[in-house]
Amino acid sequence: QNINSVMTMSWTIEDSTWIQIRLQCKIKLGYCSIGLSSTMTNCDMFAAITDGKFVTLTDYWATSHDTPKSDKIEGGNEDLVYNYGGVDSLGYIDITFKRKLSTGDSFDQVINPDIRGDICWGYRNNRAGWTEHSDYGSAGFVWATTSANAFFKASNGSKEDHGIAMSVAWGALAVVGIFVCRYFKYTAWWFYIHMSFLLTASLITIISSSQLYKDDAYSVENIEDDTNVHSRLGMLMSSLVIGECVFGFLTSYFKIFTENVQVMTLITRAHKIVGYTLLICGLINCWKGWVLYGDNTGKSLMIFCFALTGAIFMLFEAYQIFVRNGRRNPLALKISCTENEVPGKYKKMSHMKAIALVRKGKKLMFYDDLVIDVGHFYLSHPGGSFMISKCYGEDVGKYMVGCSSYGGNLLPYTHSLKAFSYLSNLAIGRIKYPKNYIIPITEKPQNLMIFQLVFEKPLNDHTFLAYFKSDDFKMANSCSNLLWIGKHFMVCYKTKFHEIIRRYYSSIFVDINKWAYELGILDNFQKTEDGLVKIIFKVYPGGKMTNYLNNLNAGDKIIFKGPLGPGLQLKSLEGNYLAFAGGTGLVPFLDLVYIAWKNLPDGNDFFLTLFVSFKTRKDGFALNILEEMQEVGGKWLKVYIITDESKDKEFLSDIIVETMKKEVSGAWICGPSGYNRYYTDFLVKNGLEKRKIIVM
Ligand SMILES: Cc1cc2nc3c(=O)[nH]c(=O)nc-3n(C[C@H](O)[C@H](O)[C@H](O)COP(=O)(O)OP(=O)(O)OC[C@H]3O[C@@H](n4cnc5c(N)ncnc54)[C@H](O)[C@@H]3O)c2cc1C
Repeated sequence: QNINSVMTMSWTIEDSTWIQIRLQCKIKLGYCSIGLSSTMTNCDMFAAITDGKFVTLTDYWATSHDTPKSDKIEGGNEDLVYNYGGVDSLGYIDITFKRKLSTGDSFDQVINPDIRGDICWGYRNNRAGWTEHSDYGSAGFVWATTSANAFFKASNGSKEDHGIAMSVAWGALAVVGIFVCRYFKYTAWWFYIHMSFLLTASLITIISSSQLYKDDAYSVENIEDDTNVHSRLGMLMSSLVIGECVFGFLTSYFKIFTENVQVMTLITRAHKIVGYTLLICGLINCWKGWVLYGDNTGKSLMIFCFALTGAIFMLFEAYQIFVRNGRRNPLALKISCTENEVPGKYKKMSHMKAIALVRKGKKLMFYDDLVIDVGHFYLSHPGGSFMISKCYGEDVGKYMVGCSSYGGNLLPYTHSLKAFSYLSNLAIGRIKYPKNYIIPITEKPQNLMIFQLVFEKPLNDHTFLAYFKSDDFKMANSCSNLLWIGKHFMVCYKTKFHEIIRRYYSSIFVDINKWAYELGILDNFQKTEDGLVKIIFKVYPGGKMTNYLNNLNAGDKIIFKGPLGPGLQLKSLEGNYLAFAGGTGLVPFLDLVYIAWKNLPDGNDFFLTLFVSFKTRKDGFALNILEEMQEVGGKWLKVYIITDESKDKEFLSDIIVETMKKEVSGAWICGPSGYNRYYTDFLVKNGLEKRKIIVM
């Protein structure tokens, strides 16, 4: 077998024990050697060293790319048996020797005839002794017993190419791809970088590895342990990357085209676990590969890569935790109800302007007083793009803090601090608190208003009207601007385990006791001082905020932020409106009915159909007021009170459809998430344009 232009090797398998080898090298001063593995790492070698007169034959064991020591020095035996030859007539090496196929020496590899394996070689011309080779190489090789079984395929640098390709794939592309997905989900570009980089890394892995497997189709007994581990890990990775690409596409498919949150969550988790497994395996295997190949530059680059990857991930993780999630982030401060106002870095906007943009097709949402642009965030939201696309124009604070969820089926989900940190990147504008709604007495910020409970009045077994006052703020005594109707406050407190509980409560101007008195339902009412903030809340078993509120004593303090939210967005008392109130969702409509009663000029074309749902009549509140209002304001108001006991319940759908026969100017829906989604879908299905619906 010609190995290269200098070296030729021929052999005869004499019997089941011995092999005779003839080594011819066009070398007059120097050496030529053959190794029984693909690289010098843990490689059995034989070398013929010539000084021009004599040829010395030695059995070596190489552990690395350093000068190998003889088997004898390593503690083994010299197993090469000189037959004949040495320096030929031209002065070149031509030596024949034999050895056992299996010598039993731990510093010799077994020669398995007719099974595919590797050899490597090296030689040095024109310098005496056992010094560094001037040329070297490796090949897939068979110690064939017949010419039909002969096989020789020089690697021609394919292993080095493989090493470079895999290092680029796993040391650079995969690291960047995973990194952008972990820390830049709020950007428009992360998805494209993630997908293209990781797809490229996967393709490189599959193509480069299969190329090598094709070259190296030899059996396990012919492979060194380290090479075997490297190769099996590579095989595992080649199959995992295919699965990972499938998971990646399925994740995107389920996120974009379905609403199946359970499957989406499962596949996303699988995609994440397999992704990180692949990255770790990839980096380890690149390192192993360079060690096997014995390339110091490759090894150094891998160490640099490990260190850089580790440092960058740690740095960004620390930045995310301590700066973006943590105490130094003004937005997080605001969210966690600690200190300071958000700096004026966002453009000033109004709900009206933002909603007009939504109606023109802009993908905007509100989070408390921020306007956020989610135009590209649909690909990033782990719960699926439908959760974003169905909520344009809504205030999503309720979903973020975990007091509401999409539709009726899903449990509320408290978003992580990391998710909150994205809001500052997605924000494009900030909405000012409406002027004179809350009147400041001191200079304190409205995102951290400390109020104390004055008293609480039960409206039924579980629903209470609570009055709060503050030394720093007063609430306007009456609703002097229609745009104020339906706004809410964020109320928050810190548990003793430092968990921050944030919930939203509709603010209410009208005092329902005074109203009942005005309608003649009550004989008297308890007058309250001016400037109090009122909320109506229902206590839920296990409810974190409502039980906390219910256990407050007069004088106990709690934080309010607001007023927030687009509210009803009613500019004038004109038009035909539908309102759907589920449970305490009735609160914003109480103000509307009261204001219309007090302020509606005669002859104004305003009509409100109010559907109020409670489980039973006992669970309701202000129902007698609404029934009385129906009598008083029959020209502009129709109230349907729907409970499990009411007869209207069965015909409700028909009643709504009937009401929709007259052109509807707008519909408001305010209730639990399942209720909100049900009525939104119902109205859209029955022909009302989505843009006319406001989900509170
Ligand atoms: C814009 C807005 C305005 C709101 N206005 C009011 C208001 O004026 N008055 C008011 O009482 N609430 C209002 N809410 C709801 C309020 O924010 C809380 O979600 C509610 O008070 C429960 O809080 P919690 O911490 O006590 O219960 P959580 O600790 O959040 O929940 C505990 C358990 O209570 C039950 N639960 C919670 N909420 C509901 C629900 N709506 N229906 C059925 N079961 C439930 C569930 O079993 C839940 O597992 C409003 C919400 C929003 C988004």
